[in-house]
Amino acid sequence: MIKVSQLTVRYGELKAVEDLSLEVQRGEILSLVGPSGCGKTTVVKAILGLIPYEGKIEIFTSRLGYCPQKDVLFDWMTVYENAVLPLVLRKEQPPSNIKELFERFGLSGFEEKRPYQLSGGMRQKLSLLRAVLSGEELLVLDEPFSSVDAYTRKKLQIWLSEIVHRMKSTVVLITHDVEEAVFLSDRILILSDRPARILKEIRVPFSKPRTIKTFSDPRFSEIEEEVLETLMNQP
Ligand SMILES: Nc1ncnc2c1ncn2[C@@H]1O[C@H](COP(=O)(O)OP(=O)(O)OP(=O)(O)O)[C@@H](O)[C@H]1O
Repeated sequence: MIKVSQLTVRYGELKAVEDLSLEVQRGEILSLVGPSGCGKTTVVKAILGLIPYEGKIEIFTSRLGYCPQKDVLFDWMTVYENAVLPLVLRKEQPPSNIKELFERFGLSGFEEKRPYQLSGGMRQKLSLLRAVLSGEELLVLDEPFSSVDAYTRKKLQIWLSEIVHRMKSTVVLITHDVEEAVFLSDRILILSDRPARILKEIRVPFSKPRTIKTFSDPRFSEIEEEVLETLMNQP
């Protein structure tokens, strides 16, 4: 679904990403984890074509949705208008299953409310719904659950695993949360300090969709430990 070859990104003198190559297969959930400021968002912005870069990036779909790190919800619009904004901008009609999507995202009945009237978890779901309406085939999610409490975060992780499994989406996920990466991913790429390079790739063998039981699989903590060790022992 995505092929990145020898990606290098500079912001003036600062090299944020160096010679990074990766592939994402159709239906795969790939996480990028790495130290703060190492260049994760930069990789994603290059994939989305938002910044100039050296190297080659190929994306084999146009149905792409992006959920940025900081939600961009507009309080002067209703929840419904916020969700369908990408469609309005492209002069497209909402899909015929829009009502069902609102239900699946737990937003049914809130269509006419404003974003400030929603809980943190519902705001996250609204941002994800907007991304899905923009294109559910490839979802690029940058720290999608960064601003909710630990319990809501777990609930959202289980919900996300179920929903992307049902939509057969390919997902690129950026997260600081190692447990979240292990829970949601098929594969984790651990990035080095800036400039971001791939230190290690770890495959996560659990069946999908993941459930609350996944957290207590004995292999879960082994994989989590391997990711943490790689992050902490990097040169
Ligand atoms: N527009 C920009 N101009 C100059 N420097 C930038 C710009 N955007 C990012 N940087 C720098 O590039 C480096 C990588 O930033 P990036 O946001 O990609 O890191 P990150 O790994 O996503 O960080 P975090 O985990 O904290 O979100 C950082 O040092 C950052 O300060």
